[in-house]
Amino acid sequence: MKAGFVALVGRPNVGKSTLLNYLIGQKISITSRRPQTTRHRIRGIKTTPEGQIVFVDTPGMHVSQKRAMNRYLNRAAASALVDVDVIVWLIDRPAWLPEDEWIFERIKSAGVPVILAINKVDRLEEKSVLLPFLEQAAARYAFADLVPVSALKGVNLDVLEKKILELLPEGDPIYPEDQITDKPERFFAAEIIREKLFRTLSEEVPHALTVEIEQFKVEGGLTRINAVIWVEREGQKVIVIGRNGAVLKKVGERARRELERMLECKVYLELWVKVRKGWSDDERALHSLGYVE
Ligand SMILES: Nc1nc2c(ncn2[C@@H]2O[C@H](COP(=O)(O)OP(=O)(O)OP(=O)(O)O)[C@@H](O)[C@H]2O)c(=O)[nH]1
Repeated sequence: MKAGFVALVGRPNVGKSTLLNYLIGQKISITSRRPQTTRHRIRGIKTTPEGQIVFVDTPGMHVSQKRAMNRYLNRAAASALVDVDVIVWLIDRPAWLPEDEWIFERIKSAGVPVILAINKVDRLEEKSVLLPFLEQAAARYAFADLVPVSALKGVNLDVLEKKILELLPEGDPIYPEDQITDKPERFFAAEIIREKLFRTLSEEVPHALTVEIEQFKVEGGLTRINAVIWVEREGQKVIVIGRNGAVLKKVGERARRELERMLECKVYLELWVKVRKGWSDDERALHSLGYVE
């Protein structure tokens, strides 16, 4: 059997989490239309008769290092490149953007085979642009492979998976065969709430919030979850709560429904919104809120 680790890396919003969820066949990484939705390194484990692939989803890499959160996201993405067997570098159009150059330098120095996957081909009106781009990219670097895919529609993902397996070393499974992720349910509870906030709120507010689980308690057929939504300013708290609590209620209902599906039991979810000034630009606050590599 084959077994090994595969890092999914790329700019924010190129579709890394969507790809991971499709390959695993279950949602383990939250997604949204906004860049920088993924904040943690998440392992997704796929075991088939041919082998076990441990995918590592990473936050999007970006040049800006100004804020502590940005530095943390880049560190988390870069550390995923250490000790992997294969890198899948995802881009979302047949073009090599200036930001890709910066990522490419980091990928190259990892010294492992790199598959360049061009995602979102379902959006391409002119498919003829693909071939010249693939030729150009192949001329720039000895990629192990170049694969056009659509993570959303599942196009060519079987091909991508097959190529990955070919590149993995021989070995016994790293995780038990029925395990699909390395994160506990408590982690997913926070992530699901954060996803609903990302999808419900507009403008910059989603980036200024984080979710902390204060209680996760299983009581017979019921799971009791108390969570705090931390924001940076009073004004953001007002937005998250909404008029007469309407926004928070909507987020709570959506999150609870998904949590009940995931946990296969009734969920009692209590959400509080609190202000912690400037938490996302404060290394110590980030650490205490779970942003630890
Ligand atoms: N049309 C199309 N949209 C896609 C495809 N893959 C992902 N998307 C969309 O692109 C957006 C970003 O997807 P994510 O999976 O959250 O991207 P990510 O790379 O994990 O983003 P970060 O969290 O910023 O690192 C979402 O709205 C997805 O639905 C695709 O193959 N085709």
